[in-house]
Amino acid sequence: SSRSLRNNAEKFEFQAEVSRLMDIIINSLYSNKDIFLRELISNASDALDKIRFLSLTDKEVLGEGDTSKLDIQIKLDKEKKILSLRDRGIGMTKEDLIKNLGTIAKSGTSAFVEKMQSSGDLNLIGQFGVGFYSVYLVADYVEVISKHNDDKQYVWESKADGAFAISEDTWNEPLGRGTEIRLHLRDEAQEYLEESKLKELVKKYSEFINFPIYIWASKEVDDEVPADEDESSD
Ligand SMILES: COC(=O)c1c(O)cc(O)c(Cl)c1CCC(=O)Nc1cc(O)c(OC)cc1O
Repeated sequence: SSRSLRNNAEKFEFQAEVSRLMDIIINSLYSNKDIFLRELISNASDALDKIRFLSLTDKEVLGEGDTSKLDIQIKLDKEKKILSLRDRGIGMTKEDLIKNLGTIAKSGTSAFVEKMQSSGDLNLIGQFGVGFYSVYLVADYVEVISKHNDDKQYVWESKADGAFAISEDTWNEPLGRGTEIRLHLRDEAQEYLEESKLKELVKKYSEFINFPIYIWASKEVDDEVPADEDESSD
């Protein structure tokens, strides 16, 4: 997309292994792009498991009202061509965003990436905690908005061009707690804004997920009747 990263954001370089992985994903001829949704649902479920486990010993971590509802919300915005997936899991601090989405921490990942490149098979990308990067199969610009109990809300953004940026989030709706992944879909990935397609995929990938998943489709905006035009039928 033609967007540039926010100008007052703090800019970072991806660790070399992550850049390599992203290039493999973007240039891969791997055709089953649906797996990005499996990976995002899985990550959201893991984050929800983490906060639910913590809440067993400390009820406070759940907060009250909405933040105590442990669910996953998928929003389809056909006008803006954005698919977003939001969970009220444990969320990430600024440091978590830099570490979790900017580096590959686990050993053996490079060998795994080599194997994935030679086989061209991305299906196992969920191993080693790198499933997130599969979003670049369908998106050219990704925002990750996250709020952890121990920090403020931040926005991480990247076009997978070697850099990512992090800003304190002063413009999006407060999440309360959790993470929202906003995918600005590529032109060839518009099918992921179709409700029917998403319902089918969620059914397929949520068999072992212990949290409710809701799909919201933004209503089609019918052509606005210009204010000055007389709506009354003659
Ligand atoms: C805590 O996880 C999240 O907030 C989260 C989410 O709720 C939904 C998502 O789609 C994603 Cl991608 C995340 C971040 C998941 C993640 O990258 N976790 C992670 C990655 C690491 O490399 C790591 O290394 C120690 C630890 C992690 O938790």
